[in-house]
Amino acid sequence: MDALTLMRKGPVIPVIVVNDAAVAVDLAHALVAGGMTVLEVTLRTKAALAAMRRMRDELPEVIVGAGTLRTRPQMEAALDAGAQFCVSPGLTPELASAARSAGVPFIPGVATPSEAMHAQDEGFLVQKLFPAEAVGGVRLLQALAGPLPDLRFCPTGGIHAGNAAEYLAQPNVMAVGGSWLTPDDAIGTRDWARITRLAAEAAALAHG
Ligand SMILES: O=C(O)C(=O)C[C@H](O)[C@H](O)COP(=O)(O)O
Repeated sequence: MDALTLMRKGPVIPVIVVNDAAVAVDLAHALVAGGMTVLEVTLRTKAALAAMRRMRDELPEVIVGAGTLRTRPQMEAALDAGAQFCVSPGLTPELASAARSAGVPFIPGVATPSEAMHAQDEGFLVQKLFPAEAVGGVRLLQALAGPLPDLRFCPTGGIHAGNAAEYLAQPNVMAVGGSWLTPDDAIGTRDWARITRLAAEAAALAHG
């Protein structure tokens, strides 16, 4: 599977911060019930690797990847835990080289034309625009389309139910990602119905 295929399967990608691996499977089921098929677990917490492993074991129908990767050891740990794709807020030479031997899609983060061109030189034509809203959002994506027509983006950072559709309508946007689908307080109170509702609302935007 390549990055484009991944994003066609999951045009909205929940970006998940999980503090307790014990909730991972219920959380994933709640997202899947709302129509999500691709999930990103950020490596920001100690529970992330175990959470990913549990999701892989219990939900074989879902594609689970690792986010917030900053180093080669993190990528290796994510792959060991079963990550089927990897996402980073940026791109370093170390990550580019690790990604080339990873055997799964890698989506580097970019925020400027030079970063996008550098990532393209490294072989990554599908990129994460991050932090999307802060660096120019839809207008930046529209401005990049002319000079960088080969690139496709997954904007994240500041995306929510109110602006996701406008992003998804851009021809160079393949998917959007964000944490709005999995609010901390909903995970804390195990309000899976709320998470399913948020996911269903997002899935409808993607298909609308
Ligand atoms: O963890 C990563 O891989 C990142 O680089 C950043 C996340 O995609 C964004 O932090 C999500 O942004 P929000 O939806 O605004 O919370």
